[in-house]
Formats: sequence, C-alpha cells, structure tokens
Amino acid sequence: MANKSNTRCDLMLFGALGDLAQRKLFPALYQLERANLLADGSRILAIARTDVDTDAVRSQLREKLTHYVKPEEMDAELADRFLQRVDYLRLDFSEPEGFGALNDWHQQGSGELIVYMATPPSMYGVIARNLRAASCCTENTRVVVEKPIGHDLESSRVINDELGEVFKESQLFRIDHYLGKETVQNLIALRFANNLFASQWDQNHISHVEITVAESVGIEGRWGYFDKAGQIRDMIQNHLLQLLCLIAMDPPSDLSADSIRDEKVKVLKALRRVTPDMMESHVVRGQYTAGTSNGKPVPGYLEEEGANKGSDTETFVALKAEIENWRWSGVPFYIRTGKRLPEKLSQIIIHFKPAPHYIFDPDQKHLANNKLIIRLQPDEGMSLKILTKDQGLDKGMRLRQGPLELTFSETFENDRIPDAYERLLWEVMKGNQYLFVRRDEVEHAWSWVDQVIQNWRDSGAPPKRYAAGTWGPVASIAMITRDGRSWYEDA
Ligand SMILES: NC(=O)C1=CN([C@@H]2O[C@H](COP(=O)(O)OP(=O)(O)OC[C@H]3O[C@@H](n4cnc5c(N)ncnc54)[C@H](OP(=O)(O)O)[C@@H]3O)[C@@H](O)[C@H]2O)C=CC1
Ligand SMILES: O=C1O[C@H](COP(=O)(O)O)[C@@H](O)[C@H](O)[C@H]1O
Repeated sequence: MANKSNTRCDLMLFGALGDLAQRKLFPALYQLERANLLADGSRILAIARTDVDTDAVRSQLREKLTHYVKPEEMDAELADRFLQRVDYLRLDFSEPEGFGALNDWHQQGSGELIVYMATPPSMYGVIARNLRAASCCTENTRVVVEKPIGHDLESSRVINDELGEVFKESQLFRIDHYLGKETVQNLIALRFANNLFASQWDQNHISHVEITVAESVGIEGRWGYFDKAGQIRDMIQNHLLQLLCLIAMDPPSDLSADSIRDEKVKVLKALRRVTPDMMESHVVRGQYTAGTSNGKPVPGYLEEEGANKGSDTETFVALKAEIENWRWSGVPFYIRTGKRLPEKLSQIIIHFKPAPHYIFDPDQKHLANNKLIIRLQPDEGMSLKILTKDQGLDKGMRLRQGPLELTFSETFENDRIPDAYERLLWEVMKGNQYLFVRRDEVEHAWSWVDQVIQNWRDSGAPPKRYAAGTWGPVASIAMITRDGRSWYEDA
C-alpha cells in the first residue's frame, strides 16, 4: 500500500508502560506501520517512570506485540523496523525539571508533535503545565487524552480547565474508543446514507430502542481503578451515551467534527433527568457474585484480587433513558452494560412499531414488529427482521419472521476490520477531530450521570447481586417487562 501520510509525526506517549499503551496503543501503532501509514522519520518517545533503558523497552514491546497482534499479522522484520522508531525516557510526570529532555528529543526530529496521555486523568493538567514550562508545545501540537475525563462534572471541569489553560479546544483529542470502532462509525453511514431508514427514524415508526454492551470479563486486575469508577462512570458516561447519541441525533449538515458534535450535544441536553422517584422504575444497579464464565468457575467482585470486601461499586447498570424532543417523545431507550455477563456482545436493536391495521392471524400479532439488529461486536453486521408468508399449501397466510442479513466478514470477506485505536491514532495524525469528544459533550454526559449517582448515594441502597455468567440482576428484566417488552434474544 502507498504511504498515504505525508506528515511526519513525533509521538510522545506518556504512560507507555501501562496497560492501555502495551495492550492497545503499541499494537495499533504497529498496525499503522504494517499499513505503511507511518511516514518515514516518524518517531515515538515512550515515557514512564520505571528505571529501564530503550533496549529493554523495545524487547518488552516485541514480546507484547507477539502476544497482542494476531499471529498471521505479526512480522518480525516489520516489528523490528517499527521498534526502531521507539525511544524510552524515564520521567516522573510531576517533576518539571525532567521535561527539558522532551524538548531536546523533539528538537532532534522534524515531525509534528502529538502528545498522548495514557495516564490517570489526574496527571493531564500536570503534564500540560510541565510541557508548556519546557516550551515543548506549539499551537499545532495535538494532545490526546483518555476517558474517563474526571470522576464527575466538577472534576471533569477542573481537568478540562487545566488542559484549556495550555491548549485550544481544536488541539484536544478526547478519546472514546467506541467512536473508533468501524461498526460504530457505520451507524452514521446506516442512518444518513440510506434514506430508507432516515424516513422511519422517529417516534412515529419506532417503539423502543435497546442498547446492550455486555462483557464476559471481570475486573482483570484493574480493581484499584474500577472500584472508584464503577460501571456507570466506566461505560455509561462515555461509550453507552455516545452510542445513544449516534442513534438518536438529528442528521448533521456535513461530516465535520463540529456538525456531528453539535447534534450529539442536542441529544444529551434533551435526556430526561432521572429524579429520585424514577429510580425504582428506570435504573438497576448490580454487582456480580461468584459464578461461571466460559464454563469455568470465577470469583465474585468482592473476591477479586485486591478487593475491598465492603465495596458496593456496581459492575452492572440497566437504565431506561428518555429523550425529550419531537423525534423521540415516548420512545424509551433501554440500555444495559455489565461485567461477567454470559458473553461479549455489543448490539443495538431498533424495534419498529407494527403496521397501523393488522389483518393476519391474531395469534401471531406479537411477531408484527420489524426489528433492526445492529451487531457492533463480535460478528459485526446487521440483520433486519421482516415478516414473510410461511411457505406451503397448508400454511394459509401464516406469517414468519426472517432476516435480511449483512455479516461484514461474509459480504466483504477481504476487508480487515481495524481496531478502534488504529483508526483513532490515524485520525489524530491527520488532525481530524470528528471521532473525538468535545468538552461540552463530556460535561453534559457527566451532568446526566451525576444525578443518577447522587440518587444512588441518597438512597443508600446496595447494588443488586447477580451470579457471574448471567444477564444481570432479575430487576433489569423486570424493568423492561413492566413496559410489556423484553430484552432481545436471538432465537
Ligand atoms: N487500560 C484500559 O483498557 C483502558 C484505559 N483507559 C484510560 O487510559 C489511561 C491509562 O490507563 P492504564 O494504562 O490502564 O493505566 P496504568 O496504570 O496501567 O498505566 C498508567 C501509566 O502511567 C504511569 N504513571 C502514572 N503516574 C505517573 C507519574 N507521576 N510519572 C510517571 N509515570 C506515571 C504509570 O507508571 P507506573 O506503572 O510506574 O505507576 C503507568 O505506566 C487512564 O486514563 C484510563 O482510564 C481508558 C480505556 C481503557
Ligand atoms: O473503556 C473501557 O472499555 C472496555 C470495553 O471495551 P471493548 O472495546 O472491549 O468493548 C472495558 O472493559 C473497560 O472496563 C473500560 O474502561
């Protein structure tokens, strides 16, 4: 493939020995190398506080790449070429005097500077100030920061203010890695490139929407981080609300970053606030106990490594969200996400309303809703459930439901689906912000989530327990059943 990037980049990666960098960022950068998208002369400065040298870091990275890159995509020679771009600098991010070395490194190259903060968010402001003091940045420097930005609205404002003192909004690339998933971007193509759906996308035609992001994994050694966050901050405040926005937003006038973000913000502003009296009917909070995962016994949340036995942090949330505008009035969005559920599955189901006048067998009326199932992961694709006549002389006009199916791996079998971080890093290199989250989006999302958390706190109710390997507390099933509906299960 031709080298499509003319832009030489100097990437400073803070937190380079951390979990995210090793598991996601370096493998993604390796894939950009493999796709010939890293311009000659582009360099990576891995920065962390462990006392090791560049050779040791390169060999550690080689090992990690072998682990995290699929064997058929791993090429030892290519990995060596990629690792030649990597230097290591030992630095405590809170010590300004060390930042001069960063400037020296950057002066030796000629690439556009990208700063990636794969660190706890509490470090973002410190790093930004130290970079400024060492004159490392210009107004062309791009800065990537990870989610979650803060712990609540107030702390996110502090972090955003600190970043804003040093960088302009146009320099900031706030990651929500779900926006980098091909299938998530496909929501934009599905909705705005197919007029067939555009004309059906409102409360006149849709009865309700389901969004499920289920994980089979537990806490994976991240107890220290996760216990302070919980599933609502870790997943709902960012990934799930972003998915909701992409489904619910009005058509943007173009694909520019601000056109899309403006529409998403309107959705966040229109979300109905969850008041204390709505908690019982609209929110379920759960925590897993011991159970099974992939047929093997697994411990409960409170027995995980490093656990505080008294924690009432939630590992599951189900919510009924309502959007107060003309398009979505009366259309609930049921969303659920949890750890240690039976499988890894992210999907969105659009339930269409039945035809206004039903003329078929009354016993089959329950079938008469078309459904669009959008599978984000795994088995990426879409399935539109439509009704047809059951075939055969003896069947009369009996109906049956069948799929119009698009499975990406079958229909477009030669396409490789890139990991979200490959796409996001590539967009940062091109300076395109449309897959990144603007400050006001983050703040509106926090504002909505904060009132749910405050209601939890005020009620003092502990999370409902569910056994690992099940679909969450029974209360989450009751929540949707009360509305005469059920979570979608593919038969
Ligand atoms: N891991 C994941 O899957 C995801 C992570 N994120 C976000 O990405 C960011 C990084 O997460 P993750 O990689 O898991 O975190 P880790 O704790 O694994 O990594 C953070 C890194 O930053 C380093 N660090 C922290 N403080 C300093 C300091 N003062 N000076 C020098 N180095 C420092 C740590 O060094 P040391 O090891 O020496 O402490 C560590 O290498 C977080 O904001 C997280 O919320 C977002 C989505 C998913
Ligand atoms: O941001 C996060 O996302 C992962 C789930 O991401 P996925 O791409 O594997 O669906 C989640 O496990 C993690 O807790 C959270 O911080």
